Amino acid sequence: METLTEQILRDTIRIRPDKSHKGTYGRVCLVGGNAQFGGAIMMATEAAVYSGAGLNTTLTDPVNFVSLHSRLPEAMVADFHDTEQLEQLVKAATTVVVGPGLGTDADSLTALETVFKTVTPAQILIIDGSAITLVADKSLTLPKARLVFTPHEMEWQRLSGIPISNQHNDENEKVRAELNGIVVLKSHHTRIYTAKGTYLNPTGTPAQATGGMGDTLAGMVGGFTAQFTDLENAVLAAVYTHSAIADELAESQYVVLPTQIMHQLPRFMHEHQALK
Ligand SMILES: NC(=O)C1=CN([C@@H]2O[C@H](COP(=O)(O)OP(=O)(O)OC[C@H]3O[C@@H](n4cnc5c(N)ncnc54)[C@H](OP(=O)(O)O)[C@@H]3O)[C@@H](O)[C@H]2O)[C@@H](O)CC1
Ligand SMILES: Nc1ncnc2c1ncn2[C@@H]1O[C@H](COP(=O)(O)OP(=O)(O)O)[C@@H](O)[C@H]1O
Ligand SMILES: [Mg+2]
Repeated sequence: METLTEQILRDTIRIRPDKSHKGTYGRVCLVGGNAQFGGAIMMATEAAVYSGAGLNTTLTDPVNFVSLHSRLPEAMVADFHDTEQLEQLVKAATTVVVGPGLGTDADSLTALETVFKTVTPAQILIIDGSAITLVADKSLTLPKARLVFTPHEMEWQRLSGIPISNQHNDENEKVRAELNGIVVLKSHHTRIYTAKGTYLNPTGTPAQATGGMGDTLAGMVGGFTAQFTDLENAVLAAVYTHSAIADELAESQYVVLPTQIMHQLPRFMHEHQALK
């Protein structure tokens, strides 16, 4: 297992070319946020926007439209119950993030099944939170796409069948290969399983242990993978960045809020962009 270093940032975060426009930096489509968990998709969306993704559209329950827009006018919004619109927006995306605050009721399942039916092999699909739980509970067939799973240990137990106490590298890698994607297994020492290797994230702090922290990471993974061409590196750099910013803030804070992390992203990414 390789321990990540700051080098992953320089290998991934490119200097923006002058000759570019918003389309150069990818389209992220985020699906989640039921009436109870609107905050989750708002945090994921805000994290994608602050990561620098060029265009961001959020499909959520309409009760979240006003709160999302009043925080974040940069994002577009649509109703995740509107299957036709969901299909259109998924088709247009570089990266789709599904699951933060999605919930597990019949409407949530319909939205997830629509996403799975619509994504194509060239697209990146980040599967987080409730979407992981639904895949496990309903034994859903995974779509052919460039898949990234971001489970915490209990979600990984549900998806992989491996009890938390047995989540060792060999067992985890075996299931990752069957899933045919990347697995970000989140914990106080997050490990990332890819076809190229297994990585340990050395950054992170217990100051991060608060609701919405993973929703924020899912949005960042969405934003990074939409912009930066190497999928594995984009995922690794997002994980490293998320907790490295938390470490900075934890030097003077007892708890670090997800929204504080995302607001540091433009500054942190500027400081760590490639110099080559
Ligand atoms: N503001 C919002 O809108 C928010 C909305 N959210 C949304 O809620 C939805 C449900 O997601 P969820 O993660 O809250 O619930 P669930 O999947 O049942 O997992 C919790 C269970 O797993 C266990 N557990 C064991 N190990 C663990 C570990 N390392 N990390 C974490 N948990 C671990 C844990 O054990 P315990 O705490 O009891 O010790 C407990 O039994 C999802 O869509 C999410 O996006 C949240 O993000 C919050 C903010
Ligand atoms: N003690 C800790 N040390 C380091 N990172 C932590 C710690 N506790 C939680 N985290 C990080 O916070 C995030 C929690 O994700 P998740 O449980 O999905 O949160 P939520 O669903 O509430 O947004 C993960 O990125 C995890 O690595
Ligand atoms: Mg989560």
